[in-house]
Amino acid sequence: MTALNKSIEPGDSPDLTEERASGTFDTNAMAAVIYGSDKFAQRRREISEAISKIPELADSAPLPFLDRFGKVTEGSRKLSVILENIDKLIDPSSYEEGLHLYTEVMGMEGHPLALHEVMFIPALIAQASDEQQVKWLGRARRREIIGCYAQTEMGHGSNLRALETTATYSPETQEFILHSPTITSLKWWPGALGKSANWAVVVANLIIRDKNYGPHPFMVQLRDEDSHEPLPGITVGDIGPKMAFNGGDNGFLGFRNYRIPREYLLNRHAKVEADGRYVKPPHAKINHSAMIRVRSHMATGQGALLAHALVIAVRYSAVRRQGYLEDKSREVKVLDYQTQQHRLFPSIARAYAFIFCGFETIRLYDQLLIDVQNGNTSGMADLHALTSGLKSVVTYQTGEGIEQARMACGGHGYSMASYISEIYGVAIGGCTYEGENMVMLLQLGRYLVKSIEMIQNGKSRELGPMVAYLAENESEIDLNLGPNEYLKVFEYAARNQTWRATEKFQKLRNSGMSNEKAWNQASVELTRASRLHTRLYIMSTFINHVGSIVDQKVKGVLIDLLNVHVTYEVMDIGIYVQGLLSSNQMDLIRNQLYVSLETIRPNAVSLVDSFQISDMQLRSVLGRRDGNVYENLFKWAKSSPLNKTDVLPSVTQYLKPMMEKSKL
Ligand SMILES: CCCCCCCCCC/C=C\C/C=C/C(=O)SCCNC(=O)CCNC(=O)[C@H](O)C(C)(C)COP(=O)(O)OP(=O)(O)OC[C@H]1O[C@@H](n2cnc3c(N)ncnc32)[C@H](O)[C@@H]1OP(=O)(O)O
Ligand SMILES: Cc1cc2nc3c(=O)[nH]c(=O)nc-3n(C[C@H](O)[C@H](O)[C@H](O)COP(=O)(O)OP(=O)(O)OC[C@H]3O[C@@H](n4cnc5c(N)ncnc54)[C@H](O)[C@@H]3O)c2cc1C
Repeated sequence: MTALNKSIEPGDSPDLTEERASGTFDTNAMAAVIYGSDKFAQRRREISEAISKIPELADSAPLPFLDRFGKVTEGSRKLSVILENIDKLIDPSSYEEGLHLYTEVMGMEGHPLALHEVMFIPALIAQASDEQQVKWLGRARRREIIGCYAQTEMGHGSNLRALETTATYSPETQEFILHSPTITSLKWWPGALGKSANWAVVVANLIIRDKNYGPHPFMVQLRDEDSHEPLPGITVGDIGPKMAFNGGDNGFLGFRNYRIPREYLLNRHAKVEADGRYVKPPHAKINHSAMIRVRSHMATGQGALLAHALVIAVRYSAVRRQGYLEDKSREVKVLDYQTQQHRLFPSIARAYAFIFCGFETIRLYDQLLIDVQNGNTSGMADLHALTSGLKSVVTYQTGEGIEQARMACGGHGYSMASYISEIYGVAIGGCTYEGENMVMLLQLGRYLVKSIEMIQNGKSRELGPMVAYLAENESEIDLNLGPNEYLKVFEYAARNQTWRATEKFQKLRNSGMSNEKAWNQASVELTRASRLHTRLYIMSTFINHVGSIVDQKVKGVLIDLLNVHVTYEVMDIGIYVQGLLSSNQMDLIRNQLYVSLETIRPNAVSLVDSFQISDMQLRSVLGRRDGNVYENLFKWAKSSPLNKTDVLPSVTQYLKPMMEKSKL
């Protein structure tokens, strides 16, 4: 049975039952808030139920016991079972239902269709012309072909202008000739490229009559559709094991004068005519749309990863007993320690905040896609700046939160039985992919500097709503702090830091330094401004979202969680608000934080239960819904391949002779 309201079932650990009984709200109602609607939350439960009825969809062994080859094979096996049963499991036309199905069955370690769904199809939707979509989109959606997104090269990922792969137009044959001129030009990292994909959207420099028009997306067939062998002129393979995602085949790819037809340039926005005439796109960065899309989805994606770790750590902390508080007759649940609450509860608040914030950026991206299809690219710069900052802050804070969750589980957190290290490895990949965090914070930094320059030039009224606060002035704050006063505190911090960083940059530049050098010397301060600005945005969307909730019990507990969030976040940026808040006010906020931790305590398990992540999806012995951790930990250890025999061949071959020899 998957998660029910309060989720209490016979055989559950009494400790978790006690926690669920103390919850003040309906976890199904909270799930409806988390997943955007009651209907979708309900569908998730139904899909999980349907999955549990098909035993072949379960992992054939705990994934941590599989080697790389086993993980890749297991992913393909489960994928084929999914596809055989797809109509019984989901509405195949629903992207969200598909995502839930894949997340639950395939897990987070990567699989052959991950990039197909997340980047390849979206790149075709955003960048292929109607004619090209007729040719490829249906085939991709039916999974007749498997695609990936091949942009990054061994030598360059961040600086796209320095990519080396070329696509040279030949007007005589009306073809592009793809070529990898150096080792560093090999495509390197794209997910599913190594062994699974037979097609790719390849980003290469478009060259027409010796002129470089910069990176453009091309549709490229990599492998024969019957034999799956690489086509002549293509060198492709797997880049080897990684920190996580080892069920995935991130790959390398090289071209040796490989020809594709002129019609294979994805030409919704930029075109090359038969005679080699280039038709410019309406915006120089329009080819980056697949990246903007993923960045827009990353806040919810990372919020979900943080949620996984918190479900594990909070449930486990309610069954783990160690040490004493007042009652010396029974050891206390470690969740009752203030330090444990301080370690975990602000992260619960962040997970909720990231998910709510992601709703907003996904909505903004969907709107942008419509606008761009209608020729209006005016929203691109704003969304680029917003999502650049957001992906950087949420990935970093998610990593921090997951690592704290691991430590909060003590020794067992370090075991793969907790599965937290896998979640950590997957999540912090996000600090790097879709734009390295520092690089992306500096993209937002450019936008903030431009906003300050507008204010300096008397154009404050032209500022967008997200940066309007930069032109305001706040020097005092009410002692009676509520969420909106905390927003003001954050605005103060972000505004001061943005002005300070911009003025530093301008001063250096005005002293005669080059623009680039001045930028570099102000860059740490600029990234600080970007982080504060982004954290302000997260806080403000959290406050707005909670304000819109109808169910009063759900709203009540989310207000409690919001109190944890605002007090924790302000304490965390104390250094930036010293000019605004007195030490008395800081003490007051600190005390409010401690009170809010106590207020949340009875709802902690219900708050993580509300994510409704099934045991199958969680893959964690420590985080089991029933809380029966210890007997299952022992079972898990016994299932280790090392325990198949009592005496290992390595002992017979090496250790025994060594010990025998020592006896002589
Ligand atoms: C859908 C479900 C999702 C679920 C969750 C996600 C789970 C995903 C799991 C999959 C795992 C991994 C997938 C990973 C995939 C990848 O990593 S794909 C490769 C990604 N690569 C990058 O992100 C590269 C980073 N670099 C860049 O993006 C750009 O090079 C960079 C923005 C840093 C700079 O670009 P330049 O072209 O050099 O531009 P620059 O000169 O600096 O700026 C000029 C000007 O243009 C503005 N600009 C830049 N980009 C954009 C844009 N996209 N839109 C609008 N405007 C843009 C820039 O701000 C400048 O403006 P200004 O006015 O002149 O200041
Ligand atoms: C798990 C994973 C999956 C991926 N999947 C894909 C995929 O499907 N398709 C694909 O094309 N790519 C993929 N990538 C590649 C990824 O997008 C790049 O690794 C990423 O964009 C970072 O680029 P880089 O590796 O060149 O880092 P680098 O730019 O080399 O970063 C190294 C350091 O230099 C710093 N730095 C670089 N430029 C600047 C600057 N201008 N100012 C200040 N500091 C700077 C960075 O901050 C960082 O500290 C994936 C990567 C990972 C880890």
